[in-house]
Amino acid sequence: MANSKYEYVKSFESEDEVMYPNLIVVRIYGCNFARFSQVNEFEKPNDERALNLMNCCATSVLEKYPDIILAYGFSDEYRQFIINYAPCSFIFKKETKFYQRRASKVLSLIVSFFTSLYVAKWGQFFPHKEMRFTPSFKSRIICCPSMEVLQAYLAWRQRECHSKNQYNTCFWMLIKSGKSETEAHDILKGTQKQEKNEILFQQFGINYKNLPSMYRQGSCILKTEVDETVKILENESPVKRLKKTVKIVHSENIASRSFWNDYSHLCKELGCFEQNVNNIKHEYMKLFQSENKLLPFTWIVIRIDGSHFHRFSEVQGFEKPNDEQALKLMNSCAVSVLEEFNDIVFAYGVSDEYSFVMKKNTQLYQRRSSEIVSAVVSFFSSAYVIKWKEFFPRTELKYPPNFDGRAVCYPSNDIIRDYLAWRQVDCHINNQYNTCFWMLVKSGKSTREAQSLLKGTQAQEKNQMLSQLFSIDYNTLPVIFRNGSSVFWDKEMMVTDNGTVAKSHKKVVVEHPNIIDEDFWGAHPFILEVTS
Ligand SMILES: Nc1nc2c(ncn2[C@@H]2O[C@H](COP(=O)(O)OP(=O)(O)OP(=O)(O)O)[C@@H](O)[C@H]2O)c(=O)[nH]1
Ligand SMILES: [Mg+2]
Ligand SMILES: [Mg+2]
Repeated sequence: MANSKYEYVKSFESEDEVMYPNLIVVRIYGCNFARFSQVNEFEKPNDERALNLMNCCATSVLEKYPDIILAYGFSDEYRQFIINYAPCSFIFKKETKFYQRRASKVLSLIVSFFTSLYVAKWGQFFPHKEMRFTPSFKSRIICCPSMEVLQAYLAWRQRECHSKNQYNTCFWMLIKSGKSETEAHDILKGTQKQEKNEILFQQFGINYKNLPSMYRQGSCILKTEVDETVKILENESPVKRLKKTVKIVHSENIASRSFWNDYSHLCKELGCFEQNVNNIKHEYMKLFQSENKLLPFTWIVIRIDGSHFHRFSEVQGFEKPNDEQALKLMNSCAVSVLEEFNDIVFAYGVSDEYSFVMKKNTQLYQRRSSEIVSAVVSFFSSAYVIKWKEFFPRTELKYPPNFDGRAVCYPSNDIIRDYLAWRQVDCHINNQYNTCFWMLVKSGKSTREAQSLLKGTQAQEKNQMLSQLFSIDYNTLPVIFRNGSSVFWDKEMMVTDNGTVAKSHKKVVVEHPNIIDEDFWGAHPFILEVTS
Protein backbone atom coordinates (compact mmCIF):
# COMPACT_ATOMS: atom_id res chain seq x y z
CA MET A 1 0.00 0.00 0.00
CA ALA A 2 0.99 3.61 -0.52
CA ASN A 3 3.56 5.17 1.77
CA SER A 4 2.93 8.47 3.46
CA LYS A 5 5.36 11.25 4.30
CA TYR A 6 4.95 10.29 7.95
CA GLU A 7 6.46 6.83 7.54
CA TYR A 8 9.82 8.11 8.78
CA VAL A 9 8.52 7.80 12.37
CA LYS A 10 9.03 4.05 12.03
CA SER A 11 12.76 4.65 12.27
CA PHE A 12 12.34 5.42 15.98
CA GLU A 13 11.42 1.81 16.66
CA SER A 14 14.35 -0.13 18.05
CA GLU A 15 15.38 -3.74 17.70
CA ASP A 16 14.98 -5.87 20.78
CA GLU A 17 15.80 -9.35 19.58
CA VAL A 18 16.92 -11.82 22.24
CA MET A 19 19.97 -13.19 20.47
CA TYR A 20 20.45 -16.89 19.98
CA PRO A 21 21.63 -18.98 21.85
CA ASN A 22 20.19 -17.17 24.88
CA LEU A 23 17.27 -19.04 26.38
CA ILE A 24 14.09 -17.00 26.64
CA VAL A 25 12.11 -17.01 29.87
CA VAL A 26 8.99 -14.88 30.21
CA ARG A 27 8.16 -14.13 33.79
CA ILE A 28 4.72 -12.81 34.66
CA TYR A 29 3.37 -11.56 37.95
CA GLY A 30 0.21 -9.90 39.20
CA CYS A 31 -0.21 -6.15 39.01
CA ASN A 32 -1.72 -4.64 42.12
CA PHE A 33 -2.83 -8.09 43.21
CA ALA A 34 -2.81 -7.15 46.87
CA ARG A 35 -5.98 -5.25 46.09
CA PHE A 36 -7.35 -7.85 43.69
CA SER A 37 -6.96 -10.74 46.13
CA GLN A 38 -8.44 -8.73 48.96
CA VAL A 39 -11.46 -7.49 47.05
CA ASN A 40 -12.13 -11.00 45.78
CA GLU A 41 -11.61 -12.46 49.25
CA PHE A 42 -8.91 -14.99 48.42
CA GLU A 43 -8.23 -17.46 51.20
CA LYS A 44 -5.00 -16.97 53.10
CA PRO A 45 -2.25 -18.04 52.93
CA ASN A 46 -3.08 -20.06 49.81
CA ASP A 47 -6.29 -19.99 47.84
CA GLU A 48 -6.50 -23.33 46.12
CA ARG A 49 -9.01 -22.08 43.56
CA ALA A 50 -6.80 -19.14 42.60
CA LEU A 51 -3.79 -21.43 42.23
CA ASN A 52 -5.72 -23.90 40.12
CA LEU A 53 -6.98 -21.04 37.96
CA MET A 54 -3.40 -19.90 37.44
CA ASN A 55 -2.25 -23.42 36.59
CA CYS A 56 -5.12 -23.83 34.17
CA CYS A 57 -4.20 -20.58 32.40
CA ALA A 58 -0.54 -21.60 32.23
CA THR A 59 -1.58 -24.97 30.78
CA SER A 60 -3.58 -23.20 28.06
CA VAL A 61 -0.61 -20.98 27.27
CA LEU A 62 1.55 -24.09 26.76
CA GLU A 63 -1.13 -25.68 24.62
CA LYS A 64 -1.43 -22.62 22.40
CA TYR A 65 2.28 -21.96 21.93
CA PRO A 66 4.23 -25.08 20.96
CA ASP A 67 7.58 -23.35 21.53
CA ILE A 68 6.96 -23.02 25.26
CA ILE A 69 8.30 -26.15 26.89
CA LEU A 70 7.87 -25.52 30.58
CA ALA A 71 6.17 -23.20 33.04
CA TYR A 72 6.82 -22.87 36.74
CA GLY A 73 4.47 -20.99 39.03
CA PHE A 74 3.65 -20.57 42.67
CA SER A 75 1.56 -18.41 44.90
CA ASP A 76 3.22 -15.48 46.51
CA GLU A 77 0.40 -14.62 48.80
CA TYR A 78 -0.48 -11.03 49.46
CA ARG A 79 1.27 -9.58 52.44
CA GLN A 80 1.93 -6.06 53.53
CA PHE A 81 4.10 -4.26 50.94
CA ILE A 82 4.15 -7.28 48.65
CA ILE A 83 2.40 -7.01 45.37
CA ASN A 84 4.15 -9.73 43.49
CA TYR A 85 1.30 -12.15 43.18
CA ALA A 86 1.13 -15.37 41.23
CA PRO A 87 4.53 -15.30 39.61
CA CYS A 88 4.85 -17.73 36.76
CA SER A 89 7.77 -18.30 34.39
CA PHE A 90 7.44 -19.63 30.84
CA ILE A 91 10.49 -21.16 29.21
CA PHE A 92 10.85 -21.31 25.42
CA LYS A 93 12.75 -24.01 23.59
CA LYS A 94 16.29 -23.07 22.71
CA GLU A 95 15.73 -22.99 18.95
CA THR A 96 12.58 -20.88 19.09
CA LYS A 97 12.00 -18.32 16.35
CA PHE A 98 8.78 -17.09 17.96
CA TYR A 99 8.16 -13.58 16.58
CA GLN A 100 11.82 -13.42 15.53
CA ARG A 101 12.65 -13.56 19.26
CA ARG A 102 11.59 -9.90 19.65
CA ALA A 103 11.42 -9.27 23.38
CA SER A 104 8.43 -6.92 23.53
CA LYS A 105 6.34 -9.06 21.16
CA VAL A 106 7.10 -12.19 23.14
CA LEU A 107 6.46 -10.78 26.59
CA SER A 108 3.33 -8.88 25.55
CA LEU A 109 1.65 -11.72 23.66
CA ILE A 110 2.15 -14.12 26.54
CA VAL A 111 0.99 -11.76 29.28
CA SER A 112 -1.97 -10.66 27.19
CA PHE A 113 -3.08 -14.22 26.52
CA PHE A 114 -2.58 -15.21 30.16
CA THR A 115 -4.73 -12.27 31.26
CA SER A 116 -7.53 -12.99 28.79
CA LEU A 117 -7.56 -16.59 29.96
CA TYR A 118 -7.60 -15.53 33.61
CA VAL A 119 -10.74 -13.46 33.05
CA ALA A 120 -12.42 -15.96 30.73
CA LYS A 121 -11.82 -18.93 33.05
CA TRP A 122 -12.58 -17.14 36.31
CA GLY A 123 -16.14 -18.52 36.49
CA GLN A 124 -14.91 -22.13 36.26
CA PHE A 125 -12.91 -21.74 39.47
CA PHE A 126 -15.04 -19.20 41.30
CA PRO A 127 -18.54 -20.20 40.16
CA HIS A 128 -20.33 -18.26 42.88
CA LYS A 129 -18.15 -15.21 42.96
CA GLU A 130 -18.44 -12.45 40.44
CA MET A 131 -15.00 -11.09 39.70
CA ARG A 132 -14.48 -7.62 41.10
CA PHE A 133 -11.84 -5.24 39.85
CA THR A 134 -9.98 -5.69 36.55
CA PRO A 135 -7.06 -8.11 37.02
CA SER A 136 -3.84 -7.44 35.19
CA PHE A 137 -0.31 -8.77 35.10
CA LYS A 138 3.14 -7.54 34.24
CA SER A 139 5.78 -9.49 32.40
CA ARG A 140 9.44 -9.35 31.53
CA ILE A 141 12.00 -11.35 29.68
CA ILE A 142 14.74 -13.10 31.56
CA CYS A 143 17.51 -13.94 29.19
CA CYS A 144 19.55 -16.99 30.20
CA PRO A 145 22.85 -17.29 28.33
CA SER A 146 23.39 -20.93 29.35
CA MET A 147 21.73 -23.92 30.92
CA GLU A 148 23.65 -23.23 34.09
CA VAL A 149 21.97 -19.84 34.34
CA LEU A 150 18.54 -21.31 33.66
CA GLN A 151 19.16 -23.85 36.37
CA ALA A 152 20.12 -21.07 38.80
CA TYR A 153 17.00 -19.16 37.82
CA LEU A 154 14.73 -22.12 38.53
CA ALA A 155 16.52 -22.84 41.79
CA TRP A 156 16.02 -19.21 42.81
CA ARG A 157 12.32 -19.26 41.93
CA GLN A 158 11.70 -22.45 43.84
CA ARG A 159 13.63 -21.16 46.86
CA GLU A 160 11.38 -18.11 46.82
CA CYS A 161 8.38 -20.40 46.72
CA HIS A 162 9.63 -22.43 49.70
CA SER A 163 10.55 -19.47 51.84
CA LYS A 164 7.51 -17.33 51.00
CA ASN A 165 5.11 -20.17 51.59
CA GLN A 166 6.68 -21.06 54.89
CA TYR A 167 6.60 -17.46 56.04
CA ASN A 168 3.01 -16.96 54.89
CA THR A 169 1.79 -20.15 56.50
CA CYS A 170 3.28 -19.10 59.84
CA PHE A 171 2.10 -15.53 59.43
CA TRP A 172 -1.53 -16.44 58.81
CA MET A 173 -1.59 -19.08 61.55
CA LEU A 174 -0.40 -16.41 63.98
CA ILE A 175 -3.10 -14.03 62.75
CA LYS A 176 -5.76 -16.70 63.08
CA SER A 177 -4.59 -17.35 66.62
CA GLY A 178 -5.29 -13.72 67.52
CA LYS A 179 -2.04 -11.86 66.84
CA SER A 180 -2.08 -8.55 65.01
CA GLU A 181 -0.26 -8.23 61.65
CA THR A 182 2.54 -6.23 63.28
CA GLU A 183 2.92 -8.77 66.09
CA ALA A 184 3.07 -11.63 63.60
CA HIS A 185 5.73 -9.84 61.54
CA ASP A 186 7.76 -9.16 64.68
CA ILE A 187 7.62 -12.79 65.78
CA LEU A 188 8.82 -13.97 62.38
CA LYS A 189 11.45 -11.33 61.80
CA GLY A 190 14.85 -12.92 61.28
CA THR A 191 13.65 -16.48 61.96
CA GLN A 192 15.27 -19.34 60.09
CA LYS A 193 13.50 -22.18 58.31
CA GLN A 194 13.88 -24.51 61.25
CA GLU A 195 12.42 -22.02 63.70
CA LYS A 196 9.39 -21.45 61.52
CA ASN A 197 8.81 -25.16 61.28
CA GLU A 198 8.99 -25.34 65.06
CA ILE A 199 6.48 -22.52 65.52
CA LEU A 200 4.12 -24.36 63.21
CA PHE A 201 4.59 -27.68 64.93
CA GLN A 202 4.67 -26.59 68.54
CA GLN A 203 2.04 -23.87 68.50
CA PHE A 204 -0.32 -25.17 65.86
CA GLY A 205 0.41 -28.89 65.57
CA ILE A 206 1.22 -28.50 61.88
CA ASN A 207 3.93 -30.57 60.27
CA TYR A 208 5.02 -28.31 57.44
CA LYS A 209 6.07 -31.26 55.30
CA ASN A 210 2.50 -32.56 55.31
CA LEU A 211 1.04 -29.46 53.70
CA PRO A 212 -0.01 -29.88 50.05
CA SER A 213 2.99 -30.08 47.73
CA MET A 214 1.42 -27.53 45.37
CA TYR A 215 1.83 -24.88 48.07
CA ARG A 216 5.29 -25.93 49.21
CA GLN A 217 6.88 -26.74 45.89
CA GLY A 218 4.94 -24.73 43.33
CA SER A 219 3.69 -26.21 40.06
CA CYS A 220 5.65 -27.26 37.02
CA ILE A 221 3.62 -27.36 33.86
CA LEU A 222 5.46 -29.21 31.20
CA LYS A 223 5.13 -30.88 27.85
CA THR A 224 5.85 -34.54 27.73
CA GLU A 225 5.75 -36.99 24.91
CA VAL A 226 3.69 -40.10 25.44
CA ASP A 227 3.07 -43.09 23.21
CA GLU A 228 -0.44 -43.05 21.89
CA THR A 229 -2.09 -45.98 20.18
CA VAL A 230 -3.51 -44.71 16.91
CA LYS A 231 -4.96 -48.01 15.68
CA ILE A 232 -4.67 -51.77 16.03
CA LEU A 233 -3.55 -53.69 12.97
CA GLU A 234 -5.18 -56.92 11.78
CA ASN A 235 -2.44 -58.94 13.40
CA GLU A 236 -3.42 -57.14 16.63
CA SER A 237 -0.18 -55.19 16.91
CA PRO A 238 -0.78 -51.55 17.90
CA VAL A 239 0.34 -48.62 15.75
CA LYS A 240 1.73 -45.97 18.04
CA ARG A 241 2.80 -42.38 17.63
CA LEU A 242 4.35 -39.85 19.95
CA LYS A 243 1.84 -37.37 21.25
CA LYS A 244 2.65 -34.21 23.18
CA THR A 245 0.63 -33.63 26.31
CA VAL A 246 0.78 -30.97 28.95
CA LYS A 247 0.91 -32.11 32.54
CA ILE A 248 1.26 -30.54 35.96
CA VAL A 249 3.81 -31.93 38.40
CA HIS A 250 4.96 -30.88 41.84
CA SER A 251 8.53 -31.65 42.67
CA GLU A 252 10.88 -30.99 45.55
CA ASN A 253 13.71 -29.65 43.44
CA ILE A 254 12.98 -28.68 39.85
CA ALA A 255 16.53 -27.45 39.34
CA SER A 256 18.05 -30.81 40.22
CA ARG A 257 19.61 -33.12 37.67
CA SER A 258 17.42 -36.00 38.73
CA PHE A 259 14.17 -34.12 38.12
CA TRP A 260 15.22 -32.44 34.90
CA ASN A 261 17.06 -35.28 33.23
CA ASP A 262 14.07 -37.55 33.82
CA TYR A 263 12.10 -35.60 31.24
CA SER A 264 13.64 -36.36 27.87
CA HIS A 265 11.62 -33.59 26.25
CA LEU A 266 13.20 -30.94 28.49
CA CYS A 267 16.69 -32.22 27.67
CA LYS A 268 15.92 -32.38 23.96
CA GLU A 269 14.48 -28.86 23.65
CA LEU A 270 16.57 -27.02 26.21
CA GLY A 271 19.55 -29.14 27.24
CA CYS A 272 20.49 -31.25 30.24
CA PHE A 273 21.78 -30.17 33.63
CA GLU A 274 25.42 -31.07 34.16
CA GLN A 275 25.41 -30.95 37.94
CA ASN A 276 23.32 -29.73 40.85
CA VAL A 277 23.48 -26.09 41.94
CA ASN A 278 24.00 -25.16 45.53
CA ASN A 279 24.63 -21.46 45.62
CA ILE A 280 23.15 -18.97 43.19
CA LYS A 281 25.85 -16.61 41.99
CA HIS A 282 25.34 -12.97 42.87
CA GLU A 283 26.02 -11.98 39.24
CA TYR A 284 23.13 -14.13 38.11
CA MET A 285 20.76 -12.38 40.49
CA LYS A 286 21.71 -9.10 38.83
CA LEU A 287 20.94 -10.61 35.45
CA PHE A 288 17.52 -11.83 36.64
CA GLN A 289 16.59 -8.40 37.92
CA SER A 290 17.98 -6.03 35.32
CA GLU A 291 15.56 -4.12 33.11
CA ASN A 292 15.79 -1.61 30.28
CA LYS A 293 14.50 1.89 30.80
CA LEU A 294 13.01 4.12 28.15
CA LEU A 295 14.82 7.35 27.28
CA PRO A 296 14.01 10.21 29.64
CA PHE A 297 12.07 13.29 28.46
CA THR A 298 10.61 11.59 25.42
CA TRP A 299 7.00 10.86 24.64
CA ILE A 300 6.34 7.16 25.05
CA VAL A 301 3.90 5.45 22.74
CA ILE A 302 2.65 2.02 23.65
CA ARG A 303 1.10 0.51 20.55
CA ILE A 304 -0.91 -2.64 20.94
CA ASP A 305 -2.34 -4.73 18.12
CA GLY A 306 -4.70 -7.70 18.10
CA SER A 307 -2.92 -10.97 17.42
CA HIS A 308 -4.29 -12.73 14.34
CA PHE A 309 -7.43 -10.60 14.39
CA HIS A 310 -8.06 -11.59 10.82
CA ARG A 311 -9.00 -15.01 12.18
CA PHE A 312 -10.59 -13.67 15.36
CA SER A 313 -12.95 -11.39 13.41
CA GLU A 314 -13.92 -14.27 11.09
CA VAL A 315 -14.62 -16.59 14.01
CA GLN A 316 -16.64 -13.94 15.83
CA GLY A 317 -18.48 -12.96 12.66
CA PHE A 318 -17.52 -9.27 12.68
CA GLU A 319 -19.16 -7.18 10.00
CA LYS A 320 -16.97 -6.36 7.02
CA PRO A 321 -15.08 -4.18 6.55
CA ASN A 322 -15.94 -2.39 9.79
CA ASP A 323 -17.80 -3.74 12.75
CA GLU A 324 -19.03 -0.79 14.73
CA GLN A 325 -19.57 -2.77 17.92
CA ALA A 326 -16.08 -4.24 17.73
CA LEU A 327 -14.61 -0.76 17.36
CA LYS A 328 -16.71 0.54 20.24
CA LEU A 329 -15.49 -2.31 22.42
CA MET A 330 -11.89 -1.35 21.60
CA ASN A 331 -12.73 2.29 22.43
CA SER A 332 -14.32 1.39 25.72
CA CYS A 333 -11.21 -0.58 26.73
CA ALA A 334 -9.06 2.40 25.78
CA VAL A 335 -11.18 4.65 28.01
CA SER A 336 -10.57 2.25 30.91
CA VAL A 337 -6.84 2.32 30.19
CA LEU A 338 -6.78 6.13 30.38
CA GLU A 339 -8.73 6.04 33.62
CA GLU A 340 -6.32 3.49 35.07
CA PHE A 341 -3.02 5.03 33.96
CA ASN A 342 -2.98 8.71 34.85
CA ASP A 343 0.07 9.47 32.75
CA ILE A 344 -1.54 8.45 29.47
CA VAL A 345 -2.65 11.69 27.85
CA PHE A 346 -4.00 10.55 24.52
CA ALA A 347 -4.90 7.39 22.65
CA TYR A 348 -5.64 6.72 19.02
CA GLY A 349 -7.31 3.55 17.77
CA VAL A 350 -8.10 2.00 14.44
CA SER A 351 -9.05 -1.57 13.48
CA ASP A 352 -7.42 -3.93 16.01
CA GLU A 353 -4.78 -1.50 17.21
CA TYR A 354 -4.46 1.26 19.77
CA SER A 355 -1.64 3.70 20.43
CA PHE A 356 -1.36 5.14 23.93
CA VAL A 357 0.70 8.28 24.39
CA MET A 358 2.30 8.64 27.78
CA LYS A 359 3.43 12.06 28.92
CA LYS A 360 7.03 13.03 28.37
CA ASN A 361 8.04 13.23 31.99
CA THR A 362 6.21 10.16 33.25
CA GLN A 363 8.01 8.21 35.94
CA LEU A 364 5.61 5.29 35.83
CA TYR A 365 7.49 2.10 36.81
CA GLN A 366 10.66 4.21 36.54
CA ARG A 367 10.11 4.10 32.77
CA ARG A 368 10.92 0.40 32.61
CA SER A 369 9.90 -0.64 29.15
CA SER A 370 8.65 -4.15 29.80
CA GLU A 371 6.67 -3.14 32.87
CA ILE A 372 4.91 -0.33 31.01
CA VAL A 373 4.15 -2.38 27.90
CA SER A 374 2.98 -5.43 29.79
CA ALA A 375 0.84 -3.56 32.29
CA VAL A 376 -0.96 -1.64 29.53
CA VAL A 377 -1.47 -4.58 27.17
CA SER A 378 -2.58 -6.82 30.01
CA PHE A 379 -5.05 -4.30 31.39
CA PHE A 380 -6.47 -3.74 27.91
CA SER A 381 -6.85 -7.50 27.32
CA SER A 382 -8.56 -7.94 30.66
CA ALA A 383 -11.00 -5.14 29.90
CA TYR A 384 -11.67 -6.59 26.43
CA VAL A 385 -12.81 -9.95 27.82
CA ILE A 386 -14.74 -8.40 30.72
CA LYS A 387 -16.60 -5.95 28.48
CA TRP A 388 -17.27 -8.38 25.64
CA LYS A 389 -20.82 -9.18 26.85
CA GLU A 390 -21.68 -5.51 27.08
CA PHE A 391 -20.98 -5.00 23.35
CA PHE A 392 -21.90 -8.45 22.05
CA PRO A 393 -24.69 -9.64 24.35
CA ARG A 394 -25.80 -12.28 21.86
CA THR A 395 -22.44 -13.56 20.64
CA GLU A 396 -20.37 -15.78 22.83
CA LEU A 397 -16.64 -15.07 22.98
CA LYS A 398 -15.33 -18.12 21.12
CA TYR A 399 -11.79 -17.93 22.47
CA PRO A 400 -9.81 -15.41 24.49
CA PRO A 401 -8.02 -13.00 22.15
CA ASN A 402 -4.62 -11.51 22.81
CA PHE A 403 -2.68 -8.43 21.79
CA ASP A 404 0.96 -7.67 21.23
CA GLY A 405 2.57 -4.46 22.43
CA ARG A 406 5.67 -2.36 22.10
CA ALA A 407 6.95 0.96 23.44
CA VAL A 408 8.62 3.56 21.24
CA CYS A 409 10.06 6.92 22.32
CA TYR A 410 9.54 10.11 20.31
CA PRO A 411 11.61 13.13 21.24
CA SER A 412 9.47 16.15 20.26
CA ASN A 413 5.89 17.33 19.95
CA ASP A 414 6.22 17.56 16.17
CA ILE A 415 7.37 13.99 15.92
CA ILE A 416 4.69 12.60 18.23
CA ARG A 417 2.13 14.41 16.09
CA ASP A 418 3.67 12.93 12.96
CA TYR A 419 3.42 9.52 14.61
CA LEU A 420 -0.30 10.01 15.19
CA ALA A 421 -0.73 11.38 11.67
CA TRP A 422 1.01 8.26 10.34
CA ARG A 423 -1.53 6.05 12.07
CA GLN A 424 -4.46 8.14 10.81
CA VAL A 425 -3.18 8.16 7.23
CA ASP A 426 -2.94 4.38 7.52
CA CYS A 427 -6.52 4.31 8.73
CA HIS A 428 -7.63 6.34 5.65
CA ILE A 429 -5.71 4.17 3.22
CA ASN A 430 -6.88 0.89 4.70
CA ASN A 431 -10.45 1.93 5.18
CA GLN A 432 -10.83 3.20 1.67
CA TYR A 433 -9.30 0.05 0.24
CA ASN A 434 -11.37 -2.24 2.46
CA THR A 435 -14.61 -0.39 1.71
CA CYS A 436 -14.06 -0.77 -2.04
CA PHE A 437 -12.87 -4.34 -1.69
CA TRP A 438 -15.90 -5.53 0.27
CA MET A 439 -18.35 -3.63 -1.92
CA LEU A 440 -16.87 -5.39 -4.95
CA VAL A 441 -17.05 -8.77 -3.20
CA LYS A 442 -20.61 -8.16 -2.03
CA SER A 443 -21.55 -7.26 -5.62
CA GLY A 444 -20.44 -10.71 -6.79
CA LYS A 445 -16.74 -10.36 -7.64
CA SER A 446 -14.34 -12.97 -6.36
CA THR A 447 -11.74 -11.79 -3.84
CA ARG A 448 -9.06 -12.20 -6.51
CA GLU A 449 -11.01 -10.11 -9.03
CA ALA A 450 -11.58 -7.41 -6.42
CA GLN A 451 -7.88 -7.37 -5.58
CA SER A 452 -6.82 -7.01 -9.19
CA LEU A 453 -9.39 -4.26 -9.86
CA LEU A 454 -7.97 -2.26 -6.95
CA LYS A 455 -4.31 -2.88 -7.65
CA GLY A 456 -2.40 0.38 -8.09
CA THR A 457 -5.49 2.61 -7.80
CA GLN A 458 -5.18 6.01 -6.16
CA ALA A 459 -7.54 7.47 -3.55
CA GLN A 460 -9.35 9.48 -6.18
CA GLU A 461 -10.04 6.42 -8.33
CA LYS A 462 -11.35 4.45 -5.39
CA ASN A 463 -13.73 7.25 -4.50
CA GLN A 464 -14.94 7.32 -8.11
CA MET A 465 -15.41 3.57 -8.10
CA LEU A 466 -17.52 3.79 -4.95
CA SER A 467 -19.67 6.58 -6.27
CA GLN A 468 -20.10 5.25 -9.83
CA LEU A 469 -20.57 1.56 -9.11
CA PHE A 470 -22.28 1.70 -5.74
CA SER A 471 -23.58 5.29 -5.38
CA ILE A 472 -21.57 5.68 -2.19
CA ASP A 473 -20.10 9.03 -1.29
CA TYR A 474 -17.04 7.98 0.71
CA ASN A 475 -17.11 11.18 2.74
CA THR A 476 -20.54 10.41 4.13
CA LEU A 477 -19.49 7.06 5.63
CA PRO A 478 -19.42 7.04 9.45
CA VAL A 479 -16.59 9.19 10.72
CA ILE A 480 -15.48 6.50 13.20
CA PHE A 481 -14.55 4.33 10.19
CA ARG A 482 -12.84 7.07 8.23
CA ASN A 483 -10.95 8.81 11.01
CA GLY A 484 -10.47 6.18 13.69
CA SER A 485 -11.00 7.08 17.34
CA SER A 486 -9.22 9.52 19.61
CA VAL A 487 -9.49 9.17 23.37
CA PHE A 488 -8.42 11.86 25.81
CA TRP A 489 -9.30 13.71 28.99
CA ASP A 490 -11.67 16.50 28.15
CA LYS A 491 -10.77 19.47 30.28
CA GLU A 492 -13.26 21.83 31.68
CA MET A 493 -12.41 25.51 32.05
CA MET A 494 -13.42 26.92 35.37
CA VAL A 495 -13.28 30.52 36.44
CA THR A 496 -12.31 30.67 40.08
CA ASP A 497 -13.52 33.26 42.59
CA ASN A 498 -10.56 35.53 42.03
CA GLY A 499 -11.15 35.57 38.30
CA THR A 500 -8.27 33.28 37.23
CA VAL A 501 -8.97 30.47 34.81
CA ALA A 502 -8.32 27.02 36.15
CA LYS A 503 -8.50 23.79 34.24
CA SER A 504 -9.78 20.61 35.73
CA HIS A 505 -10.10 17.13 34.38
CA LYS A 506 -13.64 16.30 33.41
CA LYS A 507 -13.83 12.90 31.91
CA VAL A 508 -12.36 10.69 29.27
CA VAL A 509 -14.03 11.22 25.89
CA VAL A 510 -14.00 9.36 22.60
CA GLU A 511 -14.10 11.51 19.48
CA HIS A 512 -13.23 11.06 15.82
CA PRO A 513 -11.42 14.23 14.81
CA ASN A 514 -8.90 14.79 12.07
CA ILE A 515 -5.64 14.62 14.04
CA ILE A 516 -3.41 15.28 11.04
CA ASP A 517 -4.36 18.95 10.67
CA GLU A 518 -3.66 21.75 13.10
CA ASP A 519 -7.27 22.46 14.14
CA PHE A 520 -7.73 19.70 16.68
CA TRP A 521 -4.39 20.37 18.40
CA GLY A 522 -5.03 24.13 18.37
CA ALA A 523 -8.34 23.56 20.14
CA HIS A 524 -6.81 21.12 22.65
CA PRO A 525 -3.39 22.54 23.49
CA PHE A 526 -3.37 20.95 26.94
CA ILE A 527 -3.08 17.39 25.61
CA LEU A 528 0.55 17.67 24.60
CA GLU A 529 1.37 20.31 27.16
CA VAL A 530 4.14 19.17 29.48
CA THR A 531 2.93 19.42 33.03
CA SER A 532 4.56 18.02 36.09
N1 LIG B 1 -14.54 -8.00 9.64
C1 LIG B 1 -13.79 -7.16 10.37
N2 LIG B 1 -12.48 -7.46 10.50
C2 LIG B 1 -11.72 -6.62 11.22
C3 LIG B 1 -12.23 -5.47 11.83
N3 LIG B 1 -11.23 -4.85 12.47
C4 LIG B 1 -10.11 -5.60 12.26
N4 LIG B 1 -10.41 -6.68 11.51
C5 LIG B 1 -9.48 -7.75 11.06
O1 LIG B 1 -8.28 -7.61 11.76
C6 LIG B 1 -7.18 -7.49 10.87
C7 LIG B 1 -6.18 -6.54 11.46
O2 LIG B 1 -5.05 -6.47 10.67
P1 LIG B 1 -3.62 -6.87 11.19
O3 LIG B 1 -3.46 -6.40 12.58
O4 LIG B 1 -2.67 -6.35 10.19
O5 LIG B 1 -3.61 -8.45 11.06
P2 LIG B 1 -3.85 -9.62 12.11
O6 LIG B 1 -4.66 -10.67 11.46
O7 LIG B 1 -4.36 -9.08 13.40
O8 LIG B 1 -2.38 -10.22 12.29
P3 LIG B 1 -1.24 -9.75 13.33
O9 LIG B 1 -1.58 -8.41 13.84
O10 LIG B 1 0.02 -9.73 12.52
O11 LIG B 1 -1.20 -10.81 14.37
C8 LIG B 1 -7.80 -7.00 9.57
O12 LIG B 1 -7.06 -7.43 8.48
C9 LIG B 1 -9.17 -7.63 9.58
O13 LIG B 1 -9.11 -8.91 9.05
C10 LIG B 1 -13.63 -5.20 11.67
O14 LIG B 1 -14.17 -4.21 12.17
N5 LIG B 1 -14.35 -6.08 10.94
MG1 LIG C 1 -3.46 -7.49 14.36
MG1 LIG D 1 -3.66 -4.27 13.11
